[in-house]
Amino acid sequence: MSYSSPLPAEFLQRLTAIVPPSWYEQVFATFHQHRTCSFRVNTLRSSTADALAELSALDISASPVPWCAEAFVVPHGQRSLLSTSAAFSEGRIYIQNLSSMAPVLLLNPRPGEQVLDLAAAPGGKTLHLAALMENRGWISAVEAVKDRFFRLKANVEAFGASIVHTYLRDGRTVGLACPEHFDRVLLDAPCSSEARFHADNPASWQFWSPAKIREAARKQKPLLFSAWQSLKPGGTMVYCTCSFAPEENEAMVAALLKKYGDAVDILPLELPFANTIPGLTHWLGKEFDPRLERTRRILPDAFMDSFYLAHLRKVP
Ligand SMILES: C[S@@+](CC[C@H](N)C(=O)[O-])C[C@H]1O[C@@H](n2cnc3c(N)ncnc32)[C@H](O)[C@@H]1O
Repeated sequence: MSYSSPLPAEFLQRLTAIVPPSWYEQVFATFHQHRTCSFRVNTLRSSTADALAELSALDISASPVPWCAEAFVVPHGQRSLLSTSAAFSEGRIYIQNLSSMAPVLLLNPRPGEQVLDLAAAPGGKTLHLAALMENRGWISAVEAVKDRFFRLKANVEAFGASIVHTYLRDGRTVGLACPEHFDRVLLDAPCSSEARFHADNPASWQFWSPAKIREAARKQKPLLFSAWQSLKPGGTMVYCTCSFAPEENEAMVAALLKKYGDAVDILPLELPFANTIPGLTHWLGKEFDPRLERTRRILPDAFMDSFYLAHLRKVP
């Protein structure tokens, strides 16, 4: 395989220190290939059988995903058929990468709970939370950027997620406003979006730089602390990003451990697919707490984007 690529050389260099050598070639290749397209049936609007029958009538051939009953994969070439379907425009399916389903499944909210989604737009994970909760309980979905907030609001209405209450506000203020209030908290943090880089789409990577990573980390830390403050003792939280950068991932969880000490329990992650590696315990000469190894990175493959996941519990 040729290692020439239009992606920033410094990004690829960093990647060699994050991804084990045995995985590197596969990970590198994914930036230059097209992934399959995946979707989730919105069980608030349709049964899985009805949605599949509707798509089959459009000659869309959806294959099941073994670890998520509502998730299906279609070949890359059928993406536009899916995105122009009535099933999508009328809220019966949501097009979403499989990796984006993992944090919500991990958080595993139950009907009746109080849930916070602290960085919510456009709402893919909020809608999934509401479906798992069967529209029973309460979800606060917070978004700070106005046009993204209105997209979130429109999606919540279109997909029938009636337990979702949307708030246009800075997530950094929520911890103080609602201390120890939520049973479960999701923070899908704004990030450098390295997992979205694709060789065919220079806009995805052309503004990348180590300074952007530092800028993302500066936003993430107060959001993470706010999310933590808003979590009830005994409650659980998922912190995730679609960046490979340890500065946005392990270093953030390490900062939480440093501030809140033994109140933070990092739960071991068991994911139902093989393309994952443990969190790093050192990066660029810095050592992290060995418990960071319990967090995980999903490595990209033909089906999944990369994602970093940390599952945390507030010790009562
Ligand atoms: C990774 S995206 C969330 C994607 C979303 N969870 C989904 O699955 O559709 C991060 C979001 O955080 C928002 N954001 C950035 N800073 C924020 C802040 N201080 N408070 C709340 N939201 C913020 C961004 O505008 C962006 O919409």
